[in-house]
Amino acid sequence: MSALLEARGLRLAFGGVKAADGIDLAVTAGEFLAIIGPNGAGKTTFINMATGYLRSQGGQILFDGAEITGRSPREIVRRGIARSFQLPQLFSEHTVEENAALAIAARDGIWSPFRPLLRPAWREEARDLLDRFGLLPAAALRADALNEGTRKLADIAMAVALRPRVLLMDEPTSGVAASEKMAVVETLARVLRSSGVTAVFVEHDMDVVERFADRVAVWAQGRIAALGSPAAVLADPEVQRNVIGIARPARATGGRAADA
Ligand SMILES: Nc1ncnc2c1ncn2[C@@H]1O[C@H](COP(=O)(O)OP(=O)(O)OP(=O)(O)O)[C@@H](O)[C@H]1O
Repeated sequence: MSALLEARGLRLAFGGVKAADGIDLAVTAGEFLAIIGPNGAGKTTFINMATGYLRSQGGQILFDGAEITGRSPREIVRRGIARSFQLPQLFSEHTVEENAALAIAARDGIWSPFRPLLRPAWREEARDLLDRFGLLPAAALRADALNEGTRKLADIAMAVALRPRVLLMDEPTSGVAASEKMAVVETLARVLRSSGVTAVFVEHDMDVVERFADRVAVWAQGRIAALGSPAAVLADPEVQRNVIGIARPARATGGRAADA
């Protein structure tokens, strides 16, 4: 199957630190690909390069067959790649509905801080979007009053407002209470799958990876150390030792070992 988003030999060093040391990755249309790996492995750097926030020093990025290496974030969004950040980028003094409406207005390229009135059509689309994310009950709340799970969903809803074909999410569950995590991912997976959006997400919670990823890429020192199905990758002793051992204790037969 042909790749929708592809990295070929991507390289970027910060001084002596090789944050990307020849990344080759082909993301297939429709798939959910999880990126795992220890802190500092280069996961965020990859997202930053794929979305135009960092310029690679070598290699190429292709989207739908066209090279987008070195394009600006705005141009990359326009082509159909959106992202969310580890820390949600909401306008804290605005309501959830206003945040969604602002994202829609920005997508249409007609919102201006000098003409800040939101059009009824944007609000209508915003409410529709929030409904899909189960966020209507929070529509009138200010963004700074939300719990972390709702904040993350609202942030991702803003990215979805841009109508991307690929969405890259940097740790969509970080900071979300353990009791809320699965519901948050369940919701965002349902919305993305029903909209046909391809997802790439950095994740430290292996239960989330196991349940929602079609494939897993393991990052280590700026390289992809393993790539495959969650079952295969998470069972790899090297991955268990170097990545999962840090995030999750090994499982015992018939149940989870020492998860407390
Ligand atoms: N702007 C920058 N300037 C200098 N060094 C940087 C910069 N961005 C990242 N690095 C370094 O590049 C390496 C990869 O960082 P990156 O944030 O991509 O890792 P990560 O896998 O996303 O880590 P984490 O899981 O902690 O978010 C790290 O050693 C980091 O310190």
